[in-house]
Amino acid sequence: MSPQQQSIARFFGGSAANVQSASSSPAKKKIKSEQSDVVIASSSVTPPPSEFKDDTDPSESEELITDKKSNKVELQQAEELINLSQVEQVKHKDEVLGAKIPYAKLTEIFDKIESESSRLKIISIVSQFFLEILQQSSIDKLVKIVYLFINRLGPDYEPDLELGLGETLLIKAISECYGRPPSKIKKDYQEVGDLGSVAQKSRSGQPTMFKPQPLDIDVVFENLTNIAKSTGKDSQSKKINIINRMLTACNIKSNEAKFLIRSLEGKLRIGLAEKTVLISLAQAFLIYESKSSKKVNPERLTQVEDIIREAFSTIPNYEVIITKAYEYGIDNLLDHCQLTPGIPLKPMLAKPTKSITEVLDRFQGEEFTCEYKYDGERAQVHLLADGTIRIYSRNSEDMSQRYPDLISILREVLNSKEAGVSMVLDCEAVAWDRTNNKILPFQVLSTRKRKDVDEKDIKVHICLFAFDLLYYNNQALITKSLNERRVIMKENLNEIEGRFQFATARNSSNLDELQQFLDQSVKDACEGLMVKMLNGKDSYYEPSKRSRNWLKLKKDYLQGVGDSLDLVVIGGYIGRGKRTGNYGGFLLASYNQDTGEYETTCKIGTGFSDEDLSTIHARLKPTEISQPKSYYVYDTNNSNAVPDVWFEPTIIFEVLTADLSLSPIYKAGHQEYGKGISLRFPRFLRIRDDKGIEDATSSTQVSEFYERQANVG
Ligand SMILES: Nc1ncnc2c1ncn2[C@@H]1O[C@H](COP(=O)(O)OP(=O)(O)OP(=O)(O)O)[C@@H](O)[C@H]1O
Ligand SMILES: [Mg+2]
Ligand SMILES: [Mg+2]
Repeated sequence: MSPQQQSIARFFGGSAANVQSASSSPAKKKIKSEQSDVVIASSSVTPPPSEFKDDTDPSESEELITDKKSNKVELQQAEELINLSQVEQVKHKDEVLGAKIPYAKLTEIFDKIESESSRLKIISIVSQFFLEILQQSSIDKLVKIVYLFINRLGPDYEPDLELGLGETLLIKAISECYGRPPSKIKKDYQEVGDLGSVAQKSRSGQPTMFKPQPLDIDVVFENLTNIAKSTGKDSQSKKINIINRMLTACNIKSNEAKFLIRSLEGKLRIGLAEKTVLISLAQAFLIYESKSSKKVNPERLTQVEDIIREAFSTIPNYEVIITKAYEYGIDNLLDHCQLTPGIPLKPMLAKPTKSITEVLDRFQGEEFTCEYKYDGERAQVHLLADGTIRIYSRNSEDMSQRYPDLISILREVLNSKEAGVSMVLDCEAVAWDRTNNKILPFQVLSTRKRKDVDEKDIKVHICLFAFDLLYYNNQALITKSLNERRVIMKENLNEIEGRFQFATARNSSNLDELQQFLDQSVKDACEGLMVKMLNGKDSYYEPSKRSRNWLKLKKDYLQGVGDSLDLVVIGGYIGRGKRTGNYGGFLLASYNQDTGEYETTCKIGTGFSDEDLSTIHARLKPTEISQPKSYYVYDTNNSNAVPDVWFEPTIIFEVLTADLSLSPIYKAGHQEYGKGISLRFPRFLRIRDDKGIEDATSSTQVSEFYERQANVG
C-alpha cells in the first residue's frame, strides 16, 4: 500500500486493510432480492453471525466516532494528506480511484454544518471537504457528494432524479426496519419534529445480529437513485426494501440514519443552499490549483466563483463542470462549457420596474428595444443536429411530451432547413384562439393537460412567440448583441401566423411612444412590455441572471410594487362559513437562498374563487404534515402567524400586493432588518406550476421590492 493510500485510509477513518480490499476487490455488488435491486458494500468474507454483537464494536467506534480530540487529529491528518497528495498526486492517481468514502464521513460534515451558523465557516467546512476529495482525484465521488449536498441525484433536466418521499412511507420503513410500531414512530415524530432524528433514535436502541458492511458514498448514491427511479405497482415495497437495507447498515455511532432519512425526504435542512455549495466548489478548486491553502486572494476567488457560476448557468450539470474544471483548469473551464443543444441553459430573467420613467432613467443614453411581454409559459426550444426537437421549461424540465403540437409547429417552421442545423431559441408559448386569430389569457393555457397529451385531443392551441436566438448552426450566439441575434433569427426562420411568430418589438426612447406601445400590448392581450438593452456587451444574453439589462413593465402592477410575487404555501387555516370544508386562508413564505429556509411573509385569504379553493384543497390536503418543517421560519409566539395546519412545501402562489411593510410577526428578510417584511392586502392570482419551490421569490427580492418602494415613496 502506498503512503498515499495509507494516509487516505487514516483520514477517512478506515483501516489500511479496508482501502487495500477496496482496490483489490470490486467496490460493490448488486444483491438481487425478489423485490429490489439493493446495492450494499461487499466484502469477500462475510462474518458469520455467530453471536449477538451490537454496533459498539471498539474498532468501529475508533473508525467513525468523532469527538473534539479526534477532530484535532483529523485536521492534522488532513494537512498531511494535502501535503502528500501534492507530491504524489499524479503518481498514485489510479491507485486511489477505488478508495471508498464512508457515508459516515459525509454525515459528520452535515452535522458540523447544521450546528454552525456562520456562512463563511460553513463555506470553509464544505470547501475543505471538497478539496480533500479533489486531492485524491476522486472526481466521480466529488460529483456524487455535491449532488448529495443539494439533495439531487443528477441535473435538473434529467427526469425522475428527485427524492421527496412522503412521511407515511418513511415511517413504515423505519418501523419495519427497527421493529418499532408505526404509532410509536409517529408519536416520537410529533415530539421531535424531525423524522431523521426519530430514525436515529430508533437505530440506537437496536442491537444488530452482526455487523453490516458500512455504507459508502457510491452505495448510498446508487441506492437513492434506484429509489428515485422506481415506479410502477411494486415500487412502494421496492423502495421500502432498499431503505430497510440501508437503515440496517447505518452505523449506530454516526448520524447516518438521521441524514439518510432527511435525504429521502428531499431536504437535508442543515442550512445549506445550492448557492453556498457552488461557492465552496469554487474555493476548493482555487486552493487545489494554487496548491496552497494558506492564502486565498479574494479577488481571484471572486473571479473563480464567477467562472464556475457562469459555466453552471450554461451547462447546469455538476458532472460536466467538475470534470472539465479538473481536466482543463478553472481558467479554461468556460471554453469547455459552451452552450450545447440538448442541454437546457438557465434562462435570463428580468428586473421589475414601476414606471416608464424608471425605465427611461435606467437606459438613459443607451439604445434599447421594447417587446410585447406575452403571458404564457417560457419555452426554450432546442433543435439538435440529428433533427430531434426538445422543449424545456423555465425550470429546465423537458416539456416535449406536454407540447406535441408545438413540436409539429416547429417541424413546419424548420421544414425548409437543411439537415444538420442545430439551434436554441428562447420563446413564450401562448394560448391562441384559431377562430378569431388572437392571444388567449394565461388562464386558458393553464387548463391544458400536463401529462399524457395526445395531439389529436388538444383543444387549447398554442402560438409560439420567439424573442431570442441563442445558438445557431454550431455557434453559440450569447456573446453577440441582441440586435445581431435578432437579425440572425429573422434571417433564418419564417413566421407562420398563429403558430410561430416573432415577438412584436419597437425600438424607441420617446416617452409618449412607449406609453402608447404599452397600452397597445395590453389591448393585444399581453401583460405589458419587456425592455431590453439592444447593443454592445450589456445586451449579451446572461444565462440565469436576473439582469438590469432586461426590465419588465407590467401594466397591471404599476399601481403596486411593480410585479407580482411567487410565494411558497407552507400553512393553511381551516375554512369557515362559505369556505367550510376547504382551507379559508394560507400562510405564505419567501425562499432564503443563503440559508435554504422558508421565511413567512403573509397570510392570504383574498382573490380565490370557490373553484380555486376546492382545487387547492384537493392538492394540499395530502401534503399536510403534523409538524412545521425545521426550515420554516415563523413567529412561534404569535398565534396570528401560526396556521391551523402545516404543509410540505409543494405549491407556489402568484400573488399581488398593494405594498410592503415591516412587521413584527413575519420573517422575510428578518436577519437584515430585525423585523420581517410583510405583504399588505395580498391577493391570490394563480398557482405557478412552472416554478419549482426554490424558484419562489427570494427573501432578497422581497427586500429589494421593499427598498425600492422606500426610495420612491
Ligand atoms: N418578449 C419577451 N422577452 C422575454 N421574456 C418574455 C417575453 N414575453 C414574455 N416573456 C416571459 O416573461 C417572463 C418574465 O416575467 P414574469 O414576471 O412573467 O416572470 P416570472 O416567471 O413570474 O418571474 P421571473 O421574473 O422570476 O421569471 C419570462 O420568463 C418569459 O417567460
Ligand atoms: Mg409570465
Ligand atoms: Mg412573475
